[in-house]
Amino acid sequence: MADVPFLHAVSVSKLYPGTTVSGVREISLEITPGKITAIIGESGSGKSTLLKMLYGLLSPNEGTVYFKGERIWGPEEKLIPGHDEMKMVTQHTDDLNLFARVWDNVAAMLPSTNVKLKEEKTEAVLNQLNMMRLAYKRVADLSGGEKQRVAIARAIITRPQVLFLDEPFNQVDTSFREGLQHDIRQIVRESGITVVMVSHDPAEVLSMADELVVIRDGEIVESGSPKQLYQSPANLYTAELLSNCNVLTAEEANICGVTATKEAIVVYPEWIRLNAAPEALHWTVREVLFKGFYEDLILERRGIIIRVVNGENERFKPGDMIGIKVKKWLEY
Ligand SMILES: Nc1ncnc2c1ncn2[C@@H]1O[C@H](COP(=O)(O)OP(=O)(O)OP(=O)(O)O)[C@@H](O)[C@H]1O
Repeated sequence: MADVPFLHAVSVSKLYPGTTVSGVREISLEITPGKITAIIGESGSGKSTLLKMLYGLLSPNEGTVYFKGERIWGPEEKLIPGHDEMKMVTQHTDDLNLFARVWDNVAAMLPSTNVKLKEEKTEAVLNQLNMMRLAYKRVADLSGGEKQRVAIARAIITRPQVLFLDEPFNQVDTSFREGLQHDIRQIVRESGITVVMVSHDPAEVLSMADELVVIRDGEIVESGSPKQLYQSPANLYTAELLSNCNVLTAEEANICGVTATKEAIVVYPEWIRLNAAPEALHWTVREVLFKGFYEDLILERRGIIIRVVNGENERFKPGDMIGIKVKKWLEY
């Protein structure tokens, strides 16, 4: 007998009542166990709709979701939708008891039949998420990022097989984000849990995910590893989602020294080298965006604007003249 897929959507569609456009159209998708899969797409593309159908929070109009061969029932078919082996964390931490301690919020997810085991498991999960020092604080006194850690601890303490994350780091400031992302990757490595996440943030999905699924207007446009999709996206849409790239017409490409054979080219800022040769100084620095160890330069020539990364010691100021050499590009 062929292997039963782990988590599997078969041609699922969702048309919201009162609308003519679908949230999601005939999506078929297989989630790889033990990996982090990120669903990415522009706002309104159907990411959350797809995630909620996989989790069983929304019933598809057409199609079916299976978890290890078992059908996932949505709220229209089942009083408590979803599956015991799945948990979801969103950016809202509404189900936390603000006036109880972190420890109690997390321990409350386990039955009290074996108190010793309950204590051991609570301590283990708080350690795993680097939260023991917060264990006896009230949730109300925590930062947004710390509350999000409590929500994740509650979700994973029962050792679900799948964790769904819907924009979980939205409310978390940048400094906390990286730590939390690292801890989730570590948990995936150690426990083998499968994570399916939705995110807006290219840096986040590129560094966290093992697999990316790109959706547009409710349909999958492509999928693959972050490296593969970043380096050679099949679609202009994917390139624009993953990078702050320069999109140029063939005519504009020509002015940048590139002979294009198709209608448009994409050049990532880091694919452009600066050239200080006196005969090459055709571009005017319009803006300098300080990024610490590098700077983003916004350059202009004959009405064309391009973004370039400058990682050299020599820094620029608006009005300076510079040359460029495009090292790599993609054509669409
Ligand atoms: N409850 C609803 N009723 C009607 N239309 C809805 C409902 N929920 C979502 N939609 C519509 O379905 C489409 C997909 O929405 P969805 O929330 O899945 O997109 P998304 O990619 O997650 O967007 P965002 O990144 O902005 O959260 C959008 O056009 C949205 O307006």
